[in-house]
Amino acid sequence: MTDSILELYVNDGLSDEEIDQQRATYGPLTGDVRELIQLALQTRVDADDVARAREHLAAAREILERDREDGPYGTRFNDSGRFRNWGNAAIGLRNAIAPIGGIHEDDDGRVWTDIHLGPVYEGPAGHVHGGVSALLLDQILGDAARISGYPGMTGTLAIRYRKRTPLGALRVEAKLDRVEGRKAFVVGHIADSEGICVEAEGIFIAPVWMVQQRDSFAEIPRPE
Ligand SMILES: CCCCCCCCCC(=O)SCCNC(=O)CCNC(=O)[C@H](O)C(C)(C)COP(=O)(O)OP(=O)(O)OC[C@H]1O[C@@H](n2cnc3c(N)ncnc32)[C@H](O)[C@@H]1OP(=O)(O)O
Repeated sequence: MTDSILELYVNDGLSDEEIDQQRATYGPLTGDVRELIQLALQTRVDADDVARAREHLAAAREILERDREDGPYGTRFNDSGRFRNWGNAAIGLRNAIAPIGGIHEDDDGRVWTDIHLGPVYEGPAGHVHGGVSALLLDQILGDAARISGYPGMTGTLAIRYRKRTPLGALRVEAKLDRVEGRKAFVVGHIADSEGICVEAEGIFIAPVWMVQQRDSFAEIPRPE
């Protein structure tokens, strides 16, 4: 059976230069919007200034809406095998709510990122929302599975919140534990400067369509 998710895997025929150009054009826009999200939370200017700022935002929206797409970004690739999931809610280059800027992969298969979570990711006062922690762990554990050669969809993500996670600087890391058939078991955690705040174990399952896709590539595609 063909899975409908495959319809959102599209070769859009861009050259590498065009992809680089898009990255240079839209990446900074995402950064600006990310700063605006935080400003909407933190600004203390008065109603007149808010009204004036909103007029500028309306003008910006009018420009950006002149040529736009509808629907999700999906996963796009080109003939040289560059994959983009720029809409991804955890790491997408064009997604202003995505908290992760980039990930590191060590030779031993460990995947990690150092991030700084600002006030827009708040749950309990001054601390990270538990759902945001789950978002981070889902992404990094999934990346650890993929980088180890076993990409899959999250089947189960078990999370233990060991202590409150403060907003600010955090390390998120994960590593493949074992593989059983189509299931990759991955462990990971989020830590602050004083130690582990959240632990997770994920089971990432390669659906049959993904195994078939995987077998058609010399290497597991690394999204950018
Ligand atoms: C190429 C790049 C791909 C990038 C992917 C990015 C993912 C990013 C991370 C995500 O956010 S994924 C989104 C959240 N996850 C989902 O939406 C997954 C929805 N669920 C599914 O699509 C299917 O249920 C799933 C692929 C997980 C499993 O369907 P299958 O039809 O392949 O499973 P099947 O019933 O054949 O069972 C295969 C094995 O997995 C086990 N299993 C099935 N569902 C499970 C589950 N949910 N948790 C744990 N184990 C599970 C099942 O018992 C069995 O074990 P055994 O082989 O030992 O018998």
